[in-house]
Amino acid sequence: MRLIILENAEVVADWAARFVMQRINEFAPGPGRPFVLGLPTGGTPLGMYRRLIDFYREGRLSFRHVVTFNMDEYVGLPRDHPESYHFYMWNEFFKHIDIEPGNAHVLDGNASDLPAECARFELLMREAGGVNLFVGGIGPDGHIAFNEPGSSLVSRTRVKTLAYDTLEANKRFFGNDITKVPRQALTVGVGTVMDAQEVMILITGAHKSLALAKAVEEGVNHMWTVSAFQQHPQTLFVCDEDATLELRVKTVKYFKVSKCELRSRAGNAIAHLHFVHRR
Ligand SMILES: N[C@@H]1[C@@H](O)[C@H](O)[C@@H](COP(=O)(O)O)O[C@@H]1O
Repeated sequence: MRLIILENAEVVADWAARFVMQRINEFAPGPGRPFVLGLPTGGTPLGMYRRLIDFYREGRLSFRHVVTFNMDEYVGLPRDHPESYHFYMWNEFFKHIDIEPGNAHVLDGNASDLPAECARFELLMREAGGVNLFVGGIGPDGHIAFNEPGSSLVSRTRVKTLAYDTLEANKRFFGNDITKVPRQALTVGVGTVMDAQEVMILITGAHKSLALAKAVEEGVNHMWTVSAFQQHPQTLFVCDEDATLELRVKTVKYFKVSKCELRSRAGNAIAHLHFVHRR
């Protein structure tokens, strides 16, 4: 496990986007050999998407042979509802890049048979060859995707009832009216994300600091589902200073990038990663 501590959310967004670009470009995807990318929604990854769009426009990155799978989607929200994750992904990202529409997979929360839709999604991931890099976000209660506290750490894609904390956290997107937040969602399981070759989890803001501490400093615990990724061989937690507020000083010191290394980050983020951060 590696923990990358950066100054603020903007730097996290830029760093995460560079990381995704580097992984795709290193892989050199082509016909019949796609790069498979798992993607999150929420406020946290928005900056990363904007930077990825910049890189595409600058001709440094193409999504032509990238296949994506989104983590989750609300149940029963029309696809064109501004808060559906379909709408979010198309509006904030997909329509701005050269991805083939058929390669951008988002769970259908309006499917007539929701368990069948979840099984289809898992099958598509397997048929695509598995996920190379899953990018994730977390809720303040430490959930990854919609794997609420108490979820099985070997779970697969399925229907989940949302926890009260999640309804509270997400009501801001629904006019601050908790009754408007859908009560259920489709979500990849913890086990689904664990199957990815590499996982990058973005955590910003003081309101996520307890979750980060639980994820990094305490044991694997199904009440903080993101903690499961301690046991993934290639997990990267990328956070800002605010999210470290609940960490012990010695944890922060152990993982922190020095100012000088941070300055050279723009040069070659990933090369530095290998010797600056401890696994
Ligand atoms: N299901 C989503 C998660 O996938 C996301 O990571 C989380 C954090 O959102 P934000 O980045 O807005 O804090 O929100 C929801 O709960």
